[in-house]
Amino acid sequence: MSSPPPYQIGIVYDPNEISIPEAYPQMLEVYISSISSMTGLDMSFASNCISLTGPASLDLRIPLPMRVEADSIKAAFKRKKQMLIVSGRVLTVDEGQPGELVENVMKARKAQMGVVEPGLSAAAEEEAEKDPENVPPPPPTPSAGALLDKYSKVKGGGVGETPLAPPSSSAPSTTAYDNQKVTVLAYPTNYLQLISPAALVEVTAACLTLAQGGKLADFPDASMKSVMESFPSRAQSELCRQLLMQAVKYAEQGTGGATLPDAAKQKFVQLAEFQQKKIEGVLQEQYKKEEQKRRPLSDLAGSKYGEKRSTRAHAPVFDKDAGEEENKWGVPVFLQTAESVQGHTGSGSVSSLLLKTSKGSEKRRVKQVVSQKAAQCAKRLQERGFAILDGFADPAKVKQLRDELDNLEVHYSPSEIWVGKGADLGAQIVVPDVRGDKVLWMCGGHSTVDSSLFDTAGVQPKGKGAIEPCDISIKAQIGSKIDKGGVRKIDASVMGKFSNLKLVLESIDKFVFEELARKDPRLMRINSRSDAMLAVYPGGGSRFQRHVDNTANDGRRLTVLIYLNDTDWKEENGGFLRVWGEAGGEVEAPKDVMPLGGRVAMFYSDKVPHEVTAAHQKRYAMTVWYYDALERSEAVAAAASAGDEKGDFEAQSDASKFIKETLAGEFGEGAGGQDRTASEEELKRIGMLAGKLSKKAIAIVAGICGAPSEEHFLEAARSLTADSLAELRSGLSKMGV
Ligand SMILES: O=C(O)CCC(=O)C(=O)O
Ligand SMILES: [Fe+2]
Repeated sequence: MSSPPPYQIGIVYDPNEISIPEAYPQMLEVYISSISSMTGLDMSFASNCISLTGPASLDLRIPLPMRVEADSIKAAFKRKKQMLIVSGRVLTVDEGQPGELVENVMKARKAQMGVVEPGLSAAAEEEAEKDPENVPPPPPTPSAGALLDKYSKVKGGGVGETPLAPPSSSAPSTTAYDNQKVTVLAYPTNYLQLISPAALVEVTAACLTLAQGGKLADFPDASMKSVMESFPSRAQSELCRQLLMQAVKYAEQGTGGATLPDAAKQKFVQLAEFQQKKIEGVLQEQYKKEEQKRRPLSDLAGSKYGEKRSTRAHAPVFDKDAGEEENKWGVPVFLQTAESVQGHTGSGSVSSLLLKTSKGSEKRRVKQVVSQKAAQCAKRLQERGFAILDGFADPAKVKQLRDELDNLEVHYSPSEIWVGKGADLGAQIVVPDVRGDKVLWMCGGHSTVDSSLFDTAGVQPKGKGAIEPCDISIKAQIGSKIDKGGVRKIDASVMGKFSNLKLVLESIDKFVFEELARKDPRLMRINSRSDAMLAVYPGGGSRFQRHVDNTANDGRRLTVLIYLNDTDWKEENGGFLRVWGEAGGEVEAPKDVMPLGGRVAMFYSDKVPHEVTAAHQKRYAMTVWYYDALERSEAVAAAASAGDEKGDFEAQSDASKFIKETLAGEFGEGAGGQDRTASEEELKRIGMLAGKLSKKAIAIVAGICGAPSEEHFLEAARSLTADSLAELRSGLSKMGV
């Protein structure tokens, strides 16, 4: 018996067609090295190609889990996706009809092309950092074919009975390749990001085994099972299941008519189901643990905000008040100009460049400038957790945007925060002392798959790229009309009023999705974002206490804000973004960032504490949150499976309503002030309302108020005096302090 043939797993992309994400190779290196350590294969790494070689029990003659037409490979490259290509040899899918990519490969083989490494030289990069607009063009880069050829050449070779002749330095045999059957096993990048390396290896192995004629007995059942058990997420499990199903399908088609035995199919389905159950079990365990971690009822004076919160409300969790004990969190200093990235470029703001349509060399130049800015932001994000990009949008555009928002301002409502015992039980109330802005959520420009389960967000507008208020009642008020089908549609003339908002959002999305996310491994899985939150701090000392946006693993990974004020914001106006970054693993002294018009602030939503200091001038901002695909899909799945069987959601809104109604005089708009004495009538009403609450709602309110038990709370509510109500109100107003 001869020794097992070698095989390769390679990642190839075409730097001519796609923009190479700088951090991508690092991630792939980690990814591939884990495959390497699992399989004992040798790993080799180049900036554009990573490959594994080694003896294996797998025969790669017919690797077929996902058969990709040559044209679709090309199209995928065009769509700027990278492909993971696992291939023992290069191949045509449609025999006799090779697509262009395949032709390229053939040509490259024939020509025995040398490969030039893409990218800038170290010296050029240094130069670019100084003067991003004067970057020399990168050296010519090889085609996908050449790269594919390269890795095939370096490691390529004898597979199975019909080994691919290693390219010889003498005249290559053309006939050896011309009629070659070529098969590509390709996973689009987003699969790659979601599936664990272990799973990918196993799934690939399984597919290959099956592809060889359904010899499932050869398939390492136990190892597959153990890998599947290690899946951390439902999303991964689902992907794995899909891949398995595809494998079954293609194995059937790919084995020259030999069908896979039913028993084999069943086995696959069983494995997938087993995995699904396993995941559900893990999720339930997690849920139980969370439940146990919930705080016990605390006493009134020490009443605190919940550790966690539901993203239903987009309301964050609070730390202590920074203002209470001056400098407790470090002495704030202003952010220096050199610490922010300059978004003004000789040819316009970053936003305007991102929206520009250009061709040829001009397009490349623009791309390079924007890419450079994103690289600088990514660097700062990785070093400190936050980055400031000045002059992202032109002041004139910002002014136009603010004007177009003017007629929406009456529809803003005071932002609510989440108070309660945990992520799931609590209530949303307005506590201006903690958070004093007014907000309006705008839908549009992004997908909403599953988000109705999770967000306050309404239905996305139907028009391509349209932007509308999420709240349908607001939509109704600003000039929408009912169409023939009874659907309420926003009036085109009103839509037009948000054109600046739309453009700014579009450019922020482009910057994040197409540039930033490819340059920072922490952002690698970003695939969607929240609705846009417009916020106005009315002045008069309004602020937002120190907090971290995402402490409940709700999926938010990056917070991006754009300030919509004038550019001459004064120090005495206050309203700074105070942000606690990291330096060398240590928390830095807080930096104060002025909310200058057109300035973009970005930070990791799940890590970076920040606050808005008291604003003495009207202060405008827009915020969007970008989601990590995995964390988000898990959170959505958890929210969906938790459902509302227990009536939690209803109880929460009843509790919120009760607190708002009984304490509205204190916290709502036109607050009456703490000293206001409640009338007998008011006290009676509160007792009566409390008596009407469901058991669950009482538990929530009691928890928020810090009553030792639900009975205590009810008793207190019924025998409320003006003094005890004042005390209760005062306690609640200090929440978070
Ligand atoms: O407006 C800002 O600068 C920050 C606002 C903020 O922290 C938030 O909305 O979560
Ligand atoms: Fe925040």
